[in-house]
Amino acid sequence: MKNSGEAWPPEGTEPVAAHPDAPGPGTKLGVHFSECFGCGDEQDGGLHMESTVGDGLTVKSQFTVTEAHQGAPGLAHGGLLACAFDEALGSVAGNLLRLPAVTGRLETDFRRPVPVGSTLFITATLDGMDGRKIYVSAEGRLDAEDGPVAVRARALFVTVEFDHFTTHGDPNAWKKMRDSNRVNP
Ligand SMILES: CCCCCCCCCCCCCC(=O)SCCNC(=O)CCNC(=O)[C@H](O)C(C)(C)COP(=O)(O)OP(=O)(O)OC[C@H]1O[C@@H](n2cnc3c(N)ncnc32)[C@H](O)[C@@H]1OP(=O)(O)O
Repeated sequence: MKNSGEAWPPEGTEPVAAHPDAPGPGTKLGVHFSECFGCGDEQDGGLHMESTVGDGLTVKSQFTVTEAHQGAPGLAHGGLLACAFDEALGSVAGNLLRLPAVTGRLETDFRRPVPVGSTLFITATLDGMDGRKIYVSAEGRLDAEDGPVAVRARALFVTVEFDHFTTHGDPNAWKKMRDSNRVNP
């Protein structure tokens, strides 16, 4: 990504390897939490994204834009596209490192309109870590793996203790996530 003019990943970022128990290339990741807005299959209004581990330190996700995702008539809402990238970027960080982490910063570049009915093919890459900071980036291509780039994004995720979720969210977060992580427990 060039737009912010900052080096990416920032100086001090170290390369990382996938966790030894991380799912391998070709593994379908399924749902990490059934009520997740990004991937959940019990979230009627959600994005219903599907992700698969790619080669190297990547996860490939697909997001099909429906009428429920419009901003302007016939076009995806930019905020929902940012959400799709948050999910894809969180998936590459969480699944390959197997560490609990939350989005600290998310940047998006919208390069082409994304029409209703189109599918974004998103490739998210784990770029490295610096202490608790995880750097990830992604690009989304229109309607095919080699389609034109419509959106680019990059993000900083920060690792947290699991009690981040039980303290700030639902005290039963651990059980809920464990019970609904059906594909990649
Ligand atoms: C097997 C598992 C599978 C799992 C699959 C999961 C898929 C998930 C898919 C779903 C995906 C959806 C995911 C979601 O939707 S996550 C939901 C959206 N995000 C949040 O709610 C996060 C809210 N923020 C916080 O809780 C805290 O601020 C955090 C925890 C992030 C940090 O507060 P904490 O007090 O703990 O730590 P710290 O402040 O010392 O910061 C630590 C370091 O980080 C640096 N820093 C922090 N923020 C920024 C920033 N904005 N720009 C630049 N740098 C920043 C900071 O300078 C410091 O650096 P350094 O001083 O060490 O150098």
